[in-house]
Amino acid sequence: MQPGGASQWQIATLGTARLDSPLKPLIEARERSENYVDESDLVLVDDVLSTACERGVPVEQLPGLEPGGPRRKIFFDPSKLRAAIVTCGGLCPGLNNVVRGVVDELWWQYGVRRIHGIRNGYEGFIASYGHEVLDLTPASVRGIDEQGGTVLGTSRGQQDPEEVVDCLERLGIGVLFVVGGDGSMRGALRIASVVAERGLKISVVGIPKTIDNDIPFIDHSFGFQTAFARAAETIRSVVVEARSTPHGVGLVKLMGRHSGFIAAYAALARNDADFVLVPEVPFGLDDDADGRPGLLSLVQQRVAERGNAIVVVAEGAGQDLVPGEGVDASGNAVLGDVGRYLRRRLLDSFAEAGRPVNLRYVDPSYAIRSVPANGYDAVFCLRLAHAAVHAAMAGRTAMVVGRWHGRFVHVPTELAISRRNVVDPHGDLWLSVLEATGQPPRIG
Ligand SMILES: Nc1ncnc2c1ncn2[C@@H]1O[C@H](COP(=O)(O)OP(=O)(O)O)[C@@H](O)[C@H]1O
Ligand SMILES: O=P(O)(O)OC[C@H]1O[C@](O)(COP(=O)(O)O)[C@@H](O)[C@@H]1O
Repeated sequence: MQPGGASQWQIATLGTARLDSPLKPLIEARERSENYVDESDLVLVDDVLSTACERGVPVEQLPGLEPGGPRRKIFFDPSKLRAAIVTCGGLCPGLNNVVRGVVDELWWQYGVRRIHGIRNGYEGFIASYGHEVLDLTPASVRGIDEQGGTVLGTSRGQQDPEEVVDCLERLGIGVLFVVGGDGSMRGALRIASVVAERGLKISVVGIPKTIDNDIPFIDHSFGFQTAFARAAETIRSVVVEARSTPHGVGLVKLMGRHSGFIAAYAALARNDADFVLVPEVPFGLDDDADGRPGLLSLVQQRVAERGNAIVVVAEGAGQDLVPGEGVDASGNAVLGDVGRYLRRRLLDSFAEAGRPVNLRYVDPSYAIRSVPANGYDAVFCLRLAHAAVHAAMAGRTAMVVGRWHGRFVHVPTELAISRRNVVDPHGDLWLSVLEATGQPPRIG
């Protein structure tokens, strides 16, 4: 299906691409491949599609996502282009893979020789912070993908987009790659708006980073698989602890501010958890008025029946039970510590019931997000980097690269930040969690 009509989500371009792409042989090879899709084919946004179909909206008027990949015509002259890359927000496995992938692709495939690394997130654009701008080459980024974190540094905190664009103008940047989460993408969109207001030809392309997997139009975000595999290792240690002691209870708190994907996948990966608590599914600690058991009695029951119990909680779960702790530098809510709270309440409940318990509590958050990307994520990061470079060279802007139903796509930044990817409490992932744990659909 090829919707041809104008959509509210069309990808912005800087103008007509006029130069022949240096990737001509690669493009011809792609065109000969079996699953080639023409760059003008649009990938339908299927959840929009189903809603629209229900309402009888003609397919031609539906929004679509442009496929990623190299274009026959490019907008920027590689011999004159200056590109920059910045990493913002929290760490995520694979950031260095993306940086290296972007630099290598610009240098080797397009022949761009002036590539800059902006230090410490958006701060690096602001003169008063005094961060130097790095020159990046394939030699300088070789091997960085073997390290976790980001060699460019990262930060949180609001910066003035006008000042960022002043800096881009001063440095003569034509293409800016922003690697970051939803906050960073909001920042990137504001930068792109200022660029447009000033009538500049600067492409702003986002490579979405979210360890929580909460950005839509990406089947799984980069680093997510590494993160939940590492989280599963922690669950494994806690299971060993809990099973090696009488009346053992293992409690693991994992990242996931709004979306419980890491908790759900890590729990399924080990298949040892008895209870998984995520932000999307409210739970109660105490039995409710109808006698439906709450978490505290369910854990006691499980220990009585099986000798031990394992609880995996996402940090954003049960936030109605713990007071928040204000906001961070970027304005994100700092959540109350649900892990420590549950630990205390579980210990008290066993004591009140006169039952013995040995509780082990682990919060491995920073140990998880600082590891290097695994093989799968390394491949994914590289391919996202390639897609981002192709999009930018073709003059696309105010967009992020994604992978939607098995295809690399260009997603307008506005669409990417318009909603959050969450675990659907009625979807099959959550049903698998209920099946694997045996926990009741409603707790308390
Ligand atoms: N609404 C916003 N508008 C403009 N910039 C923002 C906005 N939210 C966050 N940012 C910028 O993006 C950067 C990273 O955002 P943050 O929320 O900390 O992480 P993430 O990108 O991982 O969500 C911050 O330095 C901040 O300057
Ligand atoms: O401790 P920090 O640096 O504030 O970051 C913690 C937060 O980052 C997150 O991992 C979100 O990061 P993402 O943008 O990568 O999804 C949350 O789960 C967590 O609350």
